[in-house]
Amino acid sequence: MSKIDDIFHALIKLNQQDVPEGIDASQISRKLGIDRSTASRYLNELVRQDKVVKVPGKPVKYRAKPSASPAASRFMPKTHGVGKSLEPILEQAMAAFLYPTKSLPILLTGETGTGKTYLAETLSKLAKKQMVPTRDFPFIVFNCADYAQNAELLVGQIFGIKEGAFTGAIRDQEGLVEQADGGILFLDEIHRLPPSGQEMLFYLMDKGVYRRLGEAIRTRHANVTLIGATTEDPGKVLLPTLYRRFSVKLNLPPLRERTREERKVLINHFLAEEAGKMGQALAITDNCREALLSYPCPGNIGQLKSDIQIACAHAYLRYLKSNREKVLITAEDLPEEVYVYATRSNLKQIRTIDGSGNWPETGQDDFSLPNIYRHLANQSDHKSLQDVIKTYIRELSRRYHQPHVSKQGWQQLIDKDLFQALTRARHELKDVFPVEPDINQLYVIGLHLQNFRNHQKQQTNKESLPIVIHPNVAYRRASRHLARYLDKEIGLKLPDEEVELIAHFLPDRPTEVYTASGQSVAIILVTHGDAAASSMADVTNTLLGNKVIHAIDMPLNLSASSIYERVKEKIKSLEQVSGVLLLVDIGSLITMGDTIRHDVDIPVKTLSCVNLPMVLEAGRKSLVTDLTLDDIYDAAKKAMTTFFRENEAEKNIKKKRMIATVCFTGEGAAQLLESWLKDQLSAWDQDVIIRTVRIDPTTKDTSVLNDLKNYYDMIAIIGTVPVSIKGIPYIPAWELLQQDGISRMTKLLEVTRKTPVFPEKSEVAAEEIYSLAVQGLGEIVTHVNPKTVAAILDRHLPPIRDFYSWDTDRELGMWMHLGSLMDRIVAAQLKNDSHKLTAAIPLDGKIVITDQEKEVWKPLLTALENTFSVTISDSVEKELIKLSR
Ligand SMILES: Nc1ncnc2c1ncn2[C@@H]1O[C@H](COP(=O)(O)OP(=O)(O)OP(=O)(O)O)[C@@H](O)[C@H]1O
Repeated sequence: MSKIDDIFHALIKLNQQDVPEGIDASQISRKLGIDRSTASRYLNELVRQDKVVKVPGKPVKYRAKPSASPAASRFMPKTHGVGKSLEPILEQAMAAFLYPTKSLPILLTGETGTGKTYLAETLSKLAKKQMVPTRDFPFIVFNCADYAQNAELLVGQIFGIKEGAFTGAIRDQEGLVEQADGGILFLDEIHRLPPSGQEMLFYLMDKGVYRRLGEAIRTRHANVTLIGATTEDPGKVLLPTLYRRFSVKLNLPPLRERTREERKVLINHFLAEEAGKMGQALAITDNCREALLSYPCPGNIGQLKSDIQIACAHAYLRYLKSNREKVLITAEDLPEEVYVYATRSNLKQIRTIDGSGNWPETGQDDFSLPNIYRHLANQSDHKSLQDVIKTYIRELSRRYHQPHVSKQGWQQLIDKDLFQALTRARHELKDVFPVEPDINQLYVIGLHLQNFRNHQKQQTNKESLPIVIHPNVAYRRASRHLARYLDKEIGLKLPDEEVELIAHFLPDRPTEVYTASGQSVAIILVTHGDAAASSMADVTNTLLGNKVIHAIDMPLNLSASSIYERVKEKIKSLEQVSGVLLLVDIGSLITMGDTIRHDVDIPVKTLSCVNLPMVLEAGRKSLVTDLTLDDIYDAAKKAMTTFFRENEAEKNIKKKRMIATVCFTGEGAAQLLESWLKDQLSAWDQDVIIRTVRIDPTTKDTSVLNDLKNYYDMIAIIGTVPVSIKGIPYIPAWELLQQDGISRMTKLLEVTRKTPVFPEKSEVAAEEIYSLAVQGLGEIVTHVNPKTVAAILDRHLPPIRDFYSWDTDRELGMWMHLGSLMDRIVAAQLKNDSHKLTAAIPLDGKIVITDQEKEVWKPLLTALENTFSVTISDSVEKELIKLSR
């Protein structure tokens, strides 16, 4: 072996044993007994050969490139759907898998639909086949976005849940890490993991250990190769520690950056795949092929694939109704975004796809728009003519109703002058139409007139349209008015047969084409938890004064199939519904709607990430009888996005409070402090999260703390390693455990409280207040007898409650506040420190107390002062009054 090979192999070995961050030249020289400058020269030569990467820093370090590992290329597939440009990526990823002793974690980045999941799947298949054909090699896929609404449930899904870890966790649950042991765990949208989950993942990658959610002591082991994927910039959305731990980072290019040749390979691949499914020869016109090659396709390969699937499905349906020998994809089959590109092209060829995805030419005609002219020319009797027209109109309307076609989309299809003239005609000709037309119907007419214009431009030998007379003279008259108007406004001259045809576009009832009249849309809410859906439905139904929302609760232990059955039965039990809108909390339930639709034979649409504004809007809109399922779906979706936008501004206020405890290990002092602090938190501060953080003794790296600061409202850092984070007080552990430290902490907690947090959210009955307060105060006070305080409050608080019109929740809150206040006053008095006890909340001086208020409070304050022999200062009194309003 040559010296350079020796160095290369030594580097690979050292990289594995040591940290994958890299090895410097001196370490290599010591290992091989050569001088440092020789080692450095060879290392640089390896960098030049692209086998080794340089890690900048002092000293410069070197790392063997995973793809340089000779083992990797052996396993590469020869031909593959991924296309040439993906082969190097696949090769690097395989090399990471085959990294000696332990596979390296991989991070895949790229826009949506670029094939991240596909690459991970391909890798797992290759790995399974080539590396470990004999043993079980699990491949577990999970999309973190599905549970992004519920951080606890999300982390719980991945690491498992211990019974009682949170409300609803009624039994131990195995996590995906456990299932993926010995194989691959693919986490899509990994950036949706909260910082706590990211930290847990880091430990798993680093040490191979983890805990189920809620487990304090037990440590579990798993050997999992992690593949993470994200559409975001990972440096910005992942904790730096986790981000750095991914030794291999691969970016998948968007479709627009791929070559035309690569795109062609993909199109062929998908067409051949569909042809295989149909078991039929599949043909495509050249203008469609061109459109597929050139339309923007922002959803990348995923969208390209589904657009091709849609086109094939349409073409197949037509094939079933016709006597053709093969399925032919024409422009009318394409989804709208692609369709626009097909109609721009003048190509006329049709190619047939064979099983290998080739496109030999066949040379037939093109039908880029539904060819009403040819179809009508071929019909002889009146009945067939009517049928063709009906089908044609239905076909144009169907296109309009594709959910992704917006007004802008139609504007692109219809010439601007025509579009605008039709929009105006709706008002200006209002009185001449038998029924005032819906704007959508006019767009459909516009589409036909566009077809007419194109037909005139394109055809040299024009087919003439037979005259098909509408039976109702009022419709024919209206059509003539419209034709005259279009001639006057934009100079569009329509022959008589066109004018007669347009009369057929004016339906008897304006909504006939679009809605199934007389029926209503049902809204069904399906969310996790024992009562989350019911309570949201109750609120909405009460507010709307109507039972418009049906709720289905999903306890966490319910299987997917039972949920499915419940939803299906619910829909079946509803009478007179024309459509169902399913509102669900997690994205993975979306597909349920698609399956149910087939079973119940009613249109079903699904919206995920449900929130109350969305439910309210859906309920409100469903009361308006002539709105369609699509209308209600759009309105509810809009309500959700508006809600999120508004919330964005409030985000800072809503961040949860957090205290970080730090020490060198993250496990010693920091953990002790964590449990001590947890015990100290009063009922008012149960929302505060306490987190232990390890601070590296040498680097004193505070990046984890800085990251946590972005997610939480960090109110203090406490610990044994002094760290300084701008704007956040550091309290040394020794100080905290003194009385001064405790008061400092108490103060910090008080001033950072945003809204009083009540220990119990559910509404309290008036007769329960006394016992709840005695019990609650018993937990937190040490210097006063809770029963004594409660007796005084029971006697003197009701007039104050009535004066401010508190509800029972608010009243209980004040009982608790007054109880703990008395406790602190007595404690301060005992220490002769009472002068220090002033108001905890900022009093702006402008607060004006009326005589009436003073009078209302007087009996209570006097009774408290007399019973406990203390003085309640003016500022505390002011604070109480301010809090009461
Ligand atoms: N190179 C490819 N060859 C064949 N099919 C592919 C290829 N890349 C992606 N696909 C297909 O395209 C679709 C979308 O790909 P995939 O789900 O992997 O994208 P993604 O990047 O994970 O998207 P997202 O970020 O939205 O999860 C899938 O159906 C996949 O099978």
